[in-house]
Amino acid sequence: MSSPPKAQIGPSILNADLSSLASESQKLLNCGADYLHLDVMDGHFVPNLTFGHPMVASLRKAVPVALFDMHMMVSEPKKWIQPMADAGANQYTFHLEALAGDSDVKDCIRHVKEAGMRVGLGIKPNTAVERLYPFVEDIDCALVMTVEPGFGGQKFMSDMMSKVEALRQRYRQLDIEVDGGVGLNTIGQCADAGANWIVSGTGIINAPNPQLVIRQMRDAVNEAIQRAQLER
Ligand SMILES: O=C(CO)[C@H](O)[C@H](O)COP(=O)(O)O
Repeated sequence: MSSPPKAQIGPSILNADLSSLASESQKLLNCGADYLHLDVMDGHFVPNLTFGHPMVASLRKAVPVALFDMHMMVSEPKKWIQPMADAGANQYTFHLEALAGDSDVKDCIRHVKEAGMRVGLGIKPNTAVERLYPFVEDIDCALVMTVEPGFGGQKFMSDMMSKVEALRQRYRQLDIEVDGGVGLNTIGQCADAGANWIVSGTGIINAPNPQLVIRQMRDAVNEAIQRAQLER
């Protein structure tokens, strides 16, 4: 029998104190984070600018074992695959909208795999979920954005949950990631829809007790996975 997806909580460090990124990251891992979600923005694909592979390489030296999920909000995703792999990235999540056609997307997926990373493929809120379907068999994780990418602290878009539900109905074992506005007030919707990779930035970073938030989010997802198993 196939195993169900596992709950994974990945804090986004976008709104953390970036002057102390290594210690902030370690703190989140000590609080129970399953992975770190690192937002790379090029000021072109999205109207904001963050960091690139040199910073990831430095962070990797300070944080040797955590899973780094690179959320590549960049116009040229293929360009940064090898540099990010060399820097120590584990999952390379790029956006379908950044590439012109299906063959470019497939090519990018192939290169990420050849570089030894897990493949994540994301869609922005205005992109139909059906556009992911031709690639799902070849990827490890589908990212459904629940805000317009670019900034932390935005309002969760509940209407994106129908995309998560559609993906979960078709692909029982796929890792489905949600990102944007996810906190304790919205985790129930994400969990019920079938998301199991949960990105949360301000919901965790600004919480008085990040450890508790991470635990409650994981519990919500695991409970929803168990309910879904019983209903099958
Ligand atoms: O990709 C992102 C923005 O484009 C961030 O990961 C996301 O917004 C996380 O922050 P928050 O949980 O505060 O919305």
